Formats: sequence, C-alpha cells, structure tokens
Amino acid sequence: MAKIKAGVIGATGYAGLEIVRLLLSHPFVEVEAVSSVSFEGQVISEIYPQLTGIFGETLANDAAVVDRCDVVFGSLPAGLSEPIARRCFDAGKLYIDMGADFRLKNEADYKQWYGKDYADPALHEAAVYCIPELHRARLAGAKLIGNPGCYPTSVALGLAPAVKAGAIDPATLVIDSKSGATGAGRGLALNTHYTECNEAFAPYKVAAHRHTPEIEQTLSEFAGREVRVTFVPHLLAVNRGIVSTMYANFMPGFDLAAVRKLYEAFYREEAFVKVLPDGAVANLKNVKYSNYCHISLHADTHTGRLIVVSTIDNMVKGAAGQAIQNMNIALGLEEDAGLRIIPPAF
Ligand SMILES: NC(=O)C1=CN([C@@H]2O[C@H](COP(=O)(O)OP(=O)(O)OC[C@H]3O[C@@H](n4cnc5c(N)ncnc54)[C@H](OP(=O)(O)O)[C@@H]3O)[C@@H](O)[C@H]2O)C=CC1
Ligand SMILES: CC(=O)N[C@@H](CCC(=O)OP(=O)(O)O)C(=O)O
Repeated sequence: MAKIKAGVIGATGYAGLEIVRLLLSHPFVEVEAVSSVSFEGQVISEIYPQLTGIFGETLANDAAVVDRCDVVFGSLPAGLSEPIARRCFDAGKLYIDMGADFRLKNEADYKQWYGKDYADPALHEAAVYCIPELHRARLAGAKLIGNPGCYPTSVALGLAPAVKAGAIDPATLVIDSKSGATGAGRGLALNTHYTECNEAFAPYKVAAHRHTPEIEQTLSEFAGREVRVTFVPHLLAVNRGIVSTMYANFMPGFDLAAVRKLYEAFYREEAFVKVLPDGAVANLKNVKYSNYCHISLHADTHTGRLIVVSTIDNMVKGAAGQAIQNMNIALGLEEDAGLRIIPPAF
C-alpha cells in the first residue's frame, strides 16, 4: 500500500521538528515536504544535524507543502494558520493545526487571549478540537483539527474523570503546572536564556496564561456547567516535560478510593494514559520522549482535598505525538501507529 504523504509547515520549530522526527518512524506515512520562511531552500539536516543521512529534504514554502501532501501539519505561532487551513480545506486535505487558532469555540475568548478576530469563521465551525482520550468520537470525517495545547492536555487528562463524575468541587480547583523550556519554542527569549533559567524556578503569567480558556472549555464540557480555574504555570529548567499538580475539595460521598475506581475505569482501555498504583507519584522522567500521560492520585485528608498529579512530555503528548494520534484516528489508522515509544529510564 502506498504511504500517506504528510507535510509540516514550520518544520524548523521545535514542535514541527518533533512531528518530522516521529513521522520518520511511522509505518504508514512518509514525510513528503517541509517548509520554513527563514530557511527556505536549505536542507533541513543542515539546521538539525541529527537528521544527517536520515532525512535530507530541502525546506520549501507553505504552498508547496499543501500541494504535495495529503495531510498537512501547521506548526506556526498563533494567528497565522487560517489561510493555510483554508487552502487545505478547499483542496480536501486533512489539516492539523499545532497552534491555538482552532482550539477555542468561543470567538470572544480567542479575541481576549490572542488579540484577533476570526477572519474565516466557517473554518472554525468545521474545526474539531480533540484530546483523543476525551473526544475521539468527534474525529469521524474531520478535515480540520485544532490540536490541543500542552498544559491543557496534562490538565484535562488529569481532571476529566473527577469533574465528569462530580467527585470534586470545581469552584475550589487550583492548577499548578511546570513546563520544560522547549515549551517556549526555539526562538531566543530572555526568560529561556541559559543563565536566566538555569538554577532558577518561578511562576510566570500568574493567573493570566492564555491556556486558561482552553482548560476551562474542556472542564466545563465535562462538568456540564461553567468551570473557572486558577491556573499558574512555572518554567522548569529541563528541556522536556510538564507536571501539573491539581487541588480540589472532594464532594460529599467521595474519597480517594472512590476516585481511584473512577479513574481506573475511565482510562482502562487507553493505550497512552496510565493511572499509577496507590502510593506512586507521577514523575516527568517516566514519560519523556513518549506519548504517555502518567496520573497519580492522592488525598489530603487533613483538608478534605483530592490532589492529582498529571505528567506528559510537552513535545510529544503535549504537541507532536498527540497530533499524530489525532491524524491516525481521523485517517482510520491504528491509533498508536508511529507512537509506540517506550520512555527511556534515564
Ligand atoms: N513547544 C511546545 O511544547 C508546544 C508548541 N505548540 C505550538 O506549536 C506552534 C509552534 O511552536 P514551537 O515549535 O514551539 O515554536 P518555534 O518558535 O520553535 O517555531 C516556530 C515555527 O514557526 C515559523 N514561523 C515563525 N514566524 C513565522 C511567520 N511569521 N510566518 C511563517 N512561519 C513562521 C518558524 O519558521 P522559520 O523561522 O523557519 O521561518 C518556525 O518553524 C505554536 O503555535 C506553539 O504554540 C503547541 C504545543 C506545545
Ligand atoms: C514554557 C513555555 O513558555 N510554555 C509555553 C507553552 C504554550 C505553548 O506552547 O503554546 P500552545 O500550546 O498554546 O500552542 C507558554 O507558556 O507560552
């Protein structure tokens, strides 16, 4: 069977490169074309020497990627994706957007947090936001996928079973997340400069991060009513990984044992989400380089709170791996094709 032709727009960025890296091992897909604005005409392995002798495609422009491919991944900063999505949509090609342009259903939220209106509202009607373990049924027939953000993936997977069952009081939710520096992308910035982030540790965008409406969108859907959260991200001086530690009061009638049963049932059939055994603590080193999410459950019996720890690799389950998982589902391939990566122990 001929392989599906995939292309990556913005392949020189961290998320774009990670899609290329993973797709190069995909059994049913080949990387047909890649693009860049700054490096157009250069060979990608000159920019990323780890690809030497493995993948020597010349970086093209975005139109060439769309024309040559059946599936297109757009991995650009927010606000640039609508024209590319439109071109794919009109040509009947599957477009998966890595940024935030197709994640929010409420345009007012997008305007508030990203400072832009929707220029092409029909595309947003057609767009499907999908964390596979929570929304995979939505992907039937999808042609435009808004791939979820990294923090919202860790948070939604960690809280959906409890929120859905009414096991916690959403009004008491506090979400404390830490991300490795690749989350900020490849561009140079003072806060991810080595001497600024090494041996430093601090929150940023405290209760003002643009992932807040995306987190609230999913939790509200699972709660069946509007949920608002306090969300505080931190920059962690590691390359990869997100740890989200989340706190909420138990609702009457629920305790740790009951919540554990809910989570185990919710994720029983899932290949990539693992609920850790009683007493274990989720640690980002155990999911690095993989598409897994580890969740550990804890109770603070002193205050009557549930504590959930959810960890993912921001570049894989938080970006490229989840995008490939979404592609696999949308195209009717095995959901874990190209994603069977066992996390290394060190
Ligand atoms: N890093 C992460 O953990 C995650 C990132 N994402 C999202 O994925 C997208 C890419 O992020 P990331 O890879 O981290 O970012 P990077 O800064 O590493 O890469 C950005 C890419 O976009 C291209 N680009 C930048 N400006 C323009 C422009 N004006 N026109 C066309 N292309 C442009 C760059 O291409 P070039 O310079 O070669 O022209 C580069 O390939 C973003 O929307 C991000 O929010 C999503 C989930 C997680
Ligand atoms: C450490 C760090 O800077 N993380 C990034 C993560 C957001 C991101 O990657 O953007 P999207 O997932 O919305 O596309 C940030 O806080 O902006």
